[in-house]
Amino acid sequence: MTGQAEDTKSQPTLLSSKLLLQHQAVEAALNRHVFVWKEIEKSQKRGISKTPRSHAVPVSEIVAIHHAEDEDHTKSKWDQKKKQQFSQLFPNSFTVFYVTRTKHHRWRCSEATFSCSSPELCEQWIQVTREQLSLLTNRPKRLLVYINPFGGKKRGRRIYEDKVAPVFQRAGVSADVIVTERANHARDHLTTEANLDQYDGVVCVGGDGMFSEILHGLVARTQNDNKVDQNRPDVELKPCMLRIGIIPAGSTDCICFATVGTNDPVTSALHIIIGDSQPMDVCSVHHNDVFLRYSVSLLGYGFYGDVLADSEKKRWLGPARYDLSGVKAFLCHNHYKGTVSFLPAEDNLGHPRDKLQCRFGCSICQHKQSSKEKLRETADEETAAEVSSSSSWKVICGKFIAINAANMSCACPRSPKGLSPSAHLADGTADLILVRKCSRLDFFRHLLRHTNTDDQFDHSFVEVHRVKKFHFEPLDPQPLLLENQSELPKKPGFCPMSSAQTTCIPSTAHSSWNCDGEILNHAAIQVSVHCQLIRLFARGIEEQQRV
Ligand SMILES: Nc1ncnc2c1ncn2[C@@H]1O[C@H](COP(=O)(O)OP(=O)(O)OP(=O)(O)O)[C@@H](O)[C@H]1O
Repeated sequence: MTGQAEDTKSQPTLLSSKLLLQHQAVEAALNRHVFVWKEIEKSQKRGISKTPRSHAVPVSEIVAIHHAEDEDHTKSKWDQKKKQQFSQLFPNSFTVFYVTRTKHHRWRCSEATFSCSSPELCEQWIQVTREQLSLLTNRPKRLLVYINPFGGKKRGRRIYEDKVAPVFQRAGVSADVIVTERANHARDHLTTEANLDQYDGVVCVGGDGMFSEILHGLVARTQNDNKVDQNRPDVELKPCMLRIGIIPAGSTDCICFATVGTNDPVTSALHIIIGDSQPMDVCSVHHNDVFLRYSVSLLGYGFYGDVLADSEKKRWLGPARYDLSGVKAFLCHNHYKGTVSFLPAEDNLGHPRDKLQCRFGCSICQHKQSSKEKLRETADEETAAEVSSSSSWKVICGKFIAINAANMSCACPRSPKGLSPSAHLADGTADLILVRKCSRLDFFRHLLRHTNTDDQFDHSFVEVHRVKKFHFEPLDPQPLLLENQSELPKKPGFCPMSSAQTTCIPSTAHSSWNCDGEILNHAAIQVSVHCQLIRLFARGIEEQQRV
């Protein structure tokens, strides 16, 4: 429970009265920011007197307030019966539903039922609290929901119906639901058909692939409506007005994890209901002035591209395919020649090796947001963008095992720190990680550090830069096997020794780009980070869990 009772002193009290909470007399008060109640009679247990407890719920975290006797579809029959008995015993009762924090960043919807001395007082509490809630204009009233029935363990529809829809209903949020019938159904519907004016947000029920569909649909629609040509790599894209909610129901839910701190459908639903807003950067990827895709998490060439390309052939294996392809790519140990050129970010945006992690209320992202707002007010953005890109491009040629651009930490349950632990969600930059040719053992050490607390950038063959744009041009017609071939297992057919025909992962002229889990068709790409192009119904990971 959050302890903000002191706020009550500075705010005018809107309501204050003695109420009864589960047979316990309480003094309750509501002001603009907080709803507090505290015991007014010390409870005695076996002769020991206890200090009266007090509770404070920020109004912004109240989900709903209802008459206690109102039907509640979220409850089991047993709980409904108990509730009915209580309201028969205490007829003038109301229930407050509010957010509580549990372990591992999970949120739950708790409730407290209060009994009043008269029906008028009960009505007054409900009305005044609802008035306060109606002042919170960031809360969505109507949502467009897309469910991927085949994502993850194919439980998207059940997850939505059992865990999310009842909480939306309780909070008075209405939803138009579309169960997708094919891949790209949601993207196409958003781009061309959906009447977006009537919604306050778009929600996807699925994994990262489903989120990517919503992202592409919404960004394309916004650019089309504003006559912005997505094919121009240097164009200033228009930010999307509608926020996106993610109900995790896929086999990979990294975006949800990185922005909420957990993959839990009820937690995500509560972030949507209270109208949280997390701005996010989006990378646009082009090849020869033709738009390819958008990315919000990882663009990976070499190792992560090879893993994805191989895993696509093993979809029948389910999520285990990523582990198998990961081991294969590691044993094959390919490296690729190429030229990376990049435009470094300004110094005040920190460095990827800073210990400062992007968390709820991140000062760097907030500073970026306020300076963006100022720019919007004072100058047109294209001029501003030109002014701010005064730093010069840098060029690096070499042989790389992996080239990764992390737009966020890419933390997930397996790698709690992620690929770039201090990458920011909304600072207009990406962390470009170059892993040069090294021995297999060294690469193993580097990979291992993604799962523990050691610094994965602290190797002579790894360099990391915070960038606003980058280009990659492959040089080598054939991927090479690394030196140290003596390290390779000598079992015939198990791993390659020299020629392309014996490699574990069949060699092509280049590696592929893994763009948020999708393979790109081109190795030569131009990437630009678009600062705070979208907003999610999330708040970033909370540092201190206030349990
Ligand atoms: N009705 C549908 N039928 C088939 N594919 C769909 C449907 N709806 C969405 N998709 C596609 O399914 C893909 C995977 O979806 P999603 O990300 O929700 O699940 P996932 O299990 O995490 O994915 P992955 O298999 O990539 O790990 C998405 O790229 C999406 O375009």
